[in-house]
Amino acid sequence: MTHVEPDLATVPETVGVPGAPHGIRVDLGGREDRTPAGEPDGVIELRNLEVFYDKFRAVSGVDLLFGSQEITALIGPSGCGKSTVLRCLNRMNDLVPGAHVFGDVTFHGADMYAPEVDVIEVRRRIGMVFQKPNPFPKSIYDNVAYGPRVTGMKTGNMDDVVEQALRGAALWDEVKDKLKQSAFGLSGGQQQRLCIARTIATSPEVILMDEPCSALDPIATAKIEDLMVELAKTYTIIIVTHNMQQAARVSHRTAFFTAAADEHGQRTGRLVEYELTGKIFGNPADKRTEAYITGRFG
Ligand SMILES: Nc1ncnc2c1ncn2[C@@H]1O[C@H](COP(=O)(O)OP(=O)(O)OP(=O)(O)O)[C@@H](O)[C@H]1O
Repeated sequence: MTHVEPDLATVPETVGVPGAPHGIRVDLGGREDRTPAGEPDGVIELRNLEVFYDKFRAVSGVDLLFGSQEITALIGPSGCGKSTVLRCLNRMNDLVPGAHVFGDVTFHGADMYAPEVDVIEVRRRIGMVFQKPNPFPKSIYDNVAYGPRVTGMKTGNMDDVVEQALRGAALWDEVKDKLKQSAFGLSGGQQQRLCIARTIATSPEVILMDEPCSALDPIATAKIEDLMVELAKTYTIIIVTHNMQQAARVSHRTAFFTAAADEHGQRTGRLVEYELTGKIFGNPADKRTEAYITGRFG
């Protein structure tokens, strides 16, 4: 998997991380909306989350409260369970063979895994954007209209819905004259913004993003990062990223995970530290977090 690092020359107001061996520099603030007051409100809440793939315990003991209209970054070394946790937040793990989720996952205080819950409705309210842009083999217009059509949303004028979603994803000006053309004619970065437009067309409240920039070049990455900051004025965003500069630049809070082997050699992911992003990158409480963000481990 290729991870594209954005051009650090474009990063405003950076400071060096103490002890960083290679002079890692991260943005520790500069946007006024970076530091939310108080605790997260727990729009989605995890209590003692544990996930198995058949008999393999991938993640254990995760307690997390996510904040509305905040960007929360999930970071940690490969295999620590970030994507597994993310997929629990809109029941995407239901689609993964062998995956079993235990513990409490609530959305606005309601059990997301209760038998009466409509999973399609969960995924409409908690949308997801994936690592690789995955537009449907349809026109740009039909990609965006797809969700409202299949979920039977009462939308009024579909043209308006499509335009609003494309504007919301900062793509309208680039595609307004070719809405009937295939989505595959767009660049990778445009395709990813189209996928974001497709997600917001169904009026979600939360957008989950699983390494949304890892297949993009630095310019397309910067556009998506700007878009995330803009979207967080309306939506709650939870992002998995390998790119620590990205986590530091865009997120309000950061959860750091790691995976330690037990006596049987089984590596189970655990949450190490969850804090305001400035604290995680500036003054982490746990040695493992510090080692990871300074590049000494992971
Ligand atoms: N579908 C699956 N079946 C079996 N094991 C899985 C499956 N998906 C993930 N795992 C395992 O669960 C653990 C956590 O994987 P996950 O992909 O959630 O980690 P991650 O932190 O997102 O990793 P990466 O950063 O490499 O994407 C890993 O040991 C992985 O091999």
